[in-house]
Amino acid sequence: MTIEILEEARVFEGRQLRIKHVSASCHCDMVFSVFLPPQIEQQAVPVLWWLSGLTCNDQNFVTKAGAQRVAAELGIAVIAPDTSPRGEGVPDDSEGAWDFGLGAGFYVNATQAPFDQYYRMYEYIQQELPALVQNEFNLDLSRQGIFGHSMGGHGALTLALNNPQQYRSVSAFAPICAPSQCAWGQKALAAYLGDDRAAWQAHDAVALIESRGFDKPILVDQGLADSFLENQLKPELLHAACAKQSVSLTLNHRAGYDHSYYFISTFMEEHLRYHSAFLNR
Ligand SMILES: N[C@@H](CCC(=O)N[C@@H](CSC=O)C(=O)NCC(=O)O)C(=O)O
Repeated sequence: MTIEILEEARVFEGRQLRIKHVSASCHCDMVFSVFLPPQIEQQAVPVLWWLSGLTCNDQNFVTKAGAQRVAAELGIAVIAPDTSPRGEGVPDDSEGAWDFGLGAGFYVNATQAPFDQYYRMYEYIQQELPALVQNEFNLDLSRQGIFGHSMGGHGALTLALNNPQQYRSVSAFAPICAPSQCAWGQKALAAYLGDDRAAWQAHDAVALIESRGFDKPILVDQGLADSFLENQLKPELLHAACAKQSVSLTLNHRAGYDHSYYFISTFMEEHLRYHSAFLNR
């Protein structure tokens, strides 16, 4: 595995890197960003994965979330992957819509043509990238956490629910809680996984909690002025599923906050400190 460092900047005594590599999972070049805290010069540091939302690439988080100062203090590496495969030959939404295709991989392994060749974001995040970064940097992969926003909140929840042995901690900002029950999710899961809804269940946080429960706590922040709240995100379904299965959910309703990175950056420090309690013990 070879990597190409596209950009590097010093920030809060750590390093912010942007890296390109050939992805075996997605069959194309992929770009991700990684913040390495200063502590990495002395010891292996834990990893916190950030999964971004629709229309994003790795840069939205890096430039808008304001995570580096606190991640540097806590000694946590934060990795922000892209949200889909990209490049020549990678199929997109047939009408160029922003809620599907490029920038909208939904963190699944597509089984349906023409997407199945490239759209393998689940395998990419869960297997390929951890192996790649472990090879390159002084990281302790026995201490991984995962968080994300919107489509990436859905990705963080479903990856954690499906791999409780891999991720010690999970949180989300305004996640799509039940993709089987909202338009964004129904469009994406049908096109990537097919019309048989049984195949969607493994990628629906509410369905997973209802069928299996979860033995770790979940932190969610949700803005009450979020224009996607009622039609797409549906945190009340997550709340009900967690209550039914006695899963510990902290669901913070934030009055006045919308769906943007202004909201995310406001509560980023709280989420980083939350993850640190699990990753630094
Ligand atoms: N382009 C759209 C808005 C798309 C949008 O709000 N994307 C969110 C994630 S939505 C769920 O996954 C986002 O994070 N955008 C990037 C950013 O930097 O804000 C429109 O025009 O309405």
